[in-house]
Amino acid sequence: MQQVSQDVVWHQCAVSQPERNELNGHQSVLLWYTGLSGSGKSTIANAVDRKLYELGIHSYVLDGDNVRHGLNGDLEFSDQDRVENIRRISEVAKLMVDAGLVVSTAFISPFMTDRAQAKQLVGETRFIEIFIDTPLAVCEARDPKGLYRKARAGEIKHFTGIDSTYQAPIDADIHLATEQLSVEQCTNQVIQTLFKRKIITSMSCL
Ligand SMILES: Nc1ncnc2c1ncn2[C@@H]1O[C@H](COP(=O)(O)OS(=O)(=O)O)[C@@H](OP(=O)(O)O)[C@H]1O
Ligand SMILES: Nc1ncnc2c1ncn2[C@@H]1O[C@H](COP(=O)(O)OP(=O)(O)O)[C@@H](O)[C@H]1O
Repeated sequence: MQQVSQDVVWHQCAVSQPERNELNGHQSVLLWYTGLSGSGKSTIANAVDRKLYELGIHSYVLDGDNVRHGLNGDLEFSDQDRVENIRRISEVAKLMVDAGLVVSTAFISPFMTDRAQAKQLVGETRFIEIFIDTPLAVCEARDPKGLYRKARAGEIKHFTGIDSTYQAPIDADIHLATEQLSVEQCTNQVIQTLFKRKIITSMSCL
């Protein structure tokens, strides 16, 4: 995205991110969930968020369907609109990480370059990519919102995995194969990674 106005000057915030982290008693980080529709992004992100809440961690989940009702309500599902969707979400997530939160984003985010840009924006050490690896056939069998059925019937165009691309991560920080793992096992893996990386200092929620 090209910045249009040249007459804006960056204003340094009075309270720094490390100061906010110290006040909260935990680090702030972006948990970037990616996967097909119906793969389990929202389910796992919310289960992790509930555990973080139990631990007294300041956190928030940005979810695809919800953000598309408001901030990104003007965007559709062309490749171009998906790129803009992820760009805006990345910027919002960066602000929330700056504010000291453990932020989870649950978006299909189908393109590798957009996910790489989110990582660059937030900073490598504050970005954890979580691949919700669920085969298309399993997502389609789950079809929690009936969208695959509509897409197969031609009622929805540009549906991810059917007539729109999904580029799977090749080196995600956390790889969750939901065919083999329960929601609880997936959730525990995320919490354990946060503990190992010293984002959180307790796993008493497990
Ligand atoms: N054409 C098409 N393709 C994919 N998904 C569709 C489409 N139309 C509507 N939906 C619903 O929108 C949710 C995906 O929105 P995202 O913002 O996560 O998509 S993207 O990251 O911009 O690709 C997605 O939510 P999840 O099922 O939670 O992934 C769907 O409910
Ligand atoms: N191991 C698992 N992890 C996550 N979801 C699972 C798992 N097993 C079954 N499911 C089910 O799959 C569906 C995933 O839906 P959802 O979380 O909305 O996916 P997404 O946000 O990726 O579209 C839910 O109905 C959930 O109960």
